[in-house]
Amino acid sequence: MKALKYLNKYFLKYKYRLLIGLFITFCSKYLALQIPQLISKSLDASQDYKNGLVTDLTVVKADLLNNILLIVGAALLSGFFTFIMRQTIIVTSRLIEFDLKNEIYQQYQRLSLNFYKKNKTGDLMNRISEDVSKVRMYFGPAIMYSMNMLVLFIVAIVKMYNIDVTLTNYTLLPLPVLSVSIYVLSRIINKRSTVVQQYLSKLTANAQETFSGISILKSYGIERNAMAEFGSLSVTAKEKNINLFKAQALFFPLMILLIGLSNILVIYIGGLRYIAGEITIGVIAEFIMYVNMLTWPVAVVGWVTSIVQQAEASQERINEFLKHKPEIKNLVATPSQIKGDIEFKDVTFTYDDTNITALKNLSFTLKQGETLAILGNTGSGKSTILNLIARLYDTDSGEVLIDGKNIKDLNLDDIRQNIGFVPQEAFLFSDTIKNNIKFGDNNASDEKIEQAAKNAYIHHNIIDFNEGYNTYVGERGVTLSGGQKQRISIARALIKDPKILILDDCLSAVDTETEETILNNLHTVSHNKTTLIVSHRVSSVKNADKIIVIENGTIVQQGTHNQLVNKIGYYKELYEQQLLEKEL
Ligand SMILES: Nc1ncnc2c1ncn2[C@@H]1O[C@H](COP(=O)(O)OP(=O)(O)OP(=O)(O)O)[C@@H](O)[C@H]1O
Repeated sequence: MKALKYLNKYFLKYKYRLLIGLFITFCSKYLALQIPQLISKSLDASQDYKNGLVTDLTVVKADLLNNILLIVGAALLSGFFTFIMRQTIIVTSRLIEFDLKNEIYQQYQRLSLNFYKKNKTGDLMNRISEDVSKVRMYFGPAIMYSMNMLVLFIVAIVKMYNIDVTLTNYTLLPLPVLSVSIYVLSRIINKRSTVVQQYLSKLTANAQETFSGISILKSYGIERNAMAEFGSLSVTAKEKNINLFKAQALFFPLMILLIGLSNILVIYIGGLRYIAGEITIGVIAEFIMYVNMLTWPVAVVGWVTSIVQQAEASQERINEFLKHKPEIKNLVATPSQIKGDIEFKDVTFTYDDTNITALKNLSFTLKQGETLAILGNTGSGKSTILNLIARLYDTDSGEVLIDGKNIKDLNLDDIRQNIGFVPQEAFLFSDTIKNNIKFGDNNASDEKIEQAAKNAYIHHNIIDFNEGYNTYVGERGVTLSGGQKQRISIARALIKDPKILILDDCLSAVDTETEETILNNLHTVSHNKTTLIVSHRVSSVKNADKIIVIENGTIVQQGTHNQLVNKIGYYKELYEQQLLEKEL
């Protein structure tokens, strides 16, 4: 129950609803427990008449009718209270489910990029859906049936002891055996549930990855391999589930056996005490009814225990993420004005998941409004530089400075607000083109959206679609070409009117002429913005104020186009090679 302690705050939040639920449960069960007593009275009245203790039949009949009316009344009222009890407690569990989902989602949003690199999307989704559902069962049915059982037990046992202590002791004799068996079984269920949830996550993650990469799977014709992998995972998951079910299936027979034992004891011991004249026949009937009324709640103990065990396992998985501290924290609450000067001072950075040192003692400066172009072979560390400017990661040693201040001493929201980041792989949400561009500025007018699209040289493509800017893209909509996606994602960055514009090899999918047009547009609209552009093409970088060439995380060449084009090295080679390709 350690993991579930985390949820106590929700009990506090909804304490009044839960207390009302408890009170209603008490009313419902108290009324239901009047019925055996009324039946007992009726039986005894009939027997008294038969034995000649009462002679007036009309009095007996009136007594019986009165009891019947009371039984019907108690049953109806108890049913009504049971209905209200379900409404109160199950609704509370839904409210808590809503709160918990939001809490996890907010935590996901706070966590750093590294967290997403280390955890699979399917697993993240599973914890916010499957695991939360399991926890909801703890707040809903588990709490409701526990309250039910507790009230029924207390009220029934008090009534039973009031009638006959010896008979009650014998009736309750199987209870300790029941508790021990429940304890042992629940431990087994807990262990097996954890494994089942882990496999469910693995299955979701596998399916999610397959669907995301379906085009690759199909083009390589390896659907069979994917199916085999999923199949083998499913088989193991099925076996683990069956294992869990075997343990759960033991509960009911065990409960029925022990309750049956109680019934036999009531009949045998009750019979002996009746013969001895210590109790009436009505009491035996009343006890049999109590025992049978307790059957369901006792049987439910097993089910509730397994719900609680599963919720415990799920909450443990949820807590694992909730307790995760974001690696990148906003340490400054006050707003920061960003101008756009950038400096790297002896920066070294290692990705902790792969242990790859992507940048080694890297230094450069860039004044506000200048353009820096970054070139280098694949894997040399270009994107890492850009990620550090957006503070998606923090440096291991050295400093990244913006406007002369360490980036950690600036308000993180303001830094990100002032950066227009166009990543290497354009990502569009399943929404209209307009909303995808507006993502950069939620209040942008249609004119502003169009202007951003014009600057990104995509406006003419958009208006060619039947629905224009209202065309749906992404999973539910039209499929755009790689170049079109890249240009929409440039428009999204431009509409922010950022102080720092970061273009991470985002023109790779457009032809050189389109690239030229976009760069010219950018030159006009972003002359006052600090721009960082990563590219593999000399044509994209030749007009930059500064060019740096990166190799294995260090700068091997730097200067302007004119300076570098005549120096032996990577830049000159690249220039000559691309010039040759153009001539051919
Ligand atoms: N998220 C990550 N986790 C672990 N290692 C990473 C991560 N991103 C990049 N790396 C590693 O860091 C090194 C530098 O990568 P980076 O993406 O900065 O290179 P790049 O120059 O931008 O490459 P490309 O031109 O192919 O985009 C590479 O060896 C890469 O494998």
